[in-house]
Amino acid sequence: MKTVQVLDKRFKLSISEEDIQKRVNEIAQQMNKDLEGKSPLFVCILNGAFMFASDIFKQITVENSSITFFRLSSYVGTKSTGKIKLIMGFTEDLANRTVVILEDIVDTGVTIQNTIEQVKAHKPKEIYIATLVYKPEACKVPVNLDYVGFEIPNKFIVGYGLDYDLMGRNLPAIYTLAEDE
Ligand SMILES: O=P(O)(O)OC[C@H]1O[C@H](OP(=O)(O)OP(=O)(O)O)[C@H](O)[C@@H]1O
Ligand code: HPA
Repeated sequence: MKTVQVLDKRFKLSISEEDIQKRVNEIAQQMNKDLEGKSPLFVCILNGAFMFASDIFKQITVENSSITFFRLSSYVGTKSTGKIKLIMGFTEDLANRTVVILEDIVDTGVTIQNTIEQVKAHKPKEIYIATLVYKPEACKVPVNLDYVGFEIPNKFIVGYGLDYDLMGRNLPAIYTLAEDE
């Protein structure tokens, strides 16, 4: 599918399912090397990162790997409200653990910054950050990303877990808002 309609907006294909899967595999293999012997705790940032986290975690072969979920929300439609709402916090003990944050997208960077602060408050041993998509032109905060799937321009996207007004998360590829929308 070269274009898709999600609610009132048209989106054009920008990253194919095949390219996403290839890149996700590369990141998982790199993580398997970097995290060996660290018994890592993966933290999936809900909702958007569920697909990325699932595809990554299936390929993790590091002994004693576990996963937990953290839920934040800040977007309404195609815009960040700039205010982060904590919907579901941690139940696991992160103290002295190697934590790997799994995000679908770092856009303004506000969500990842907030997540890092909250993880740090639990005194982990170290933090790795992985994002499938990064918008360098949009990012307003300094953030050290250890794994980046794709750097993309500052345009709104849907698919592979990312939504437009809750829709489009089920698309297996990533689509960009059409220029004329
Ligand atoms: O870098 P930022 O500008 O903060 O944007 C990134 C965040 O925005 C989206 O979450 P959203 O708040 O839309 O919640 P969702 O994951 O439930 O869709 C996305 O899943 C990231 O977590
Ligand atoms: O471009 C985006 N699309 C969907 N959700 C998002 N959350 C931050 N940026 C985006």
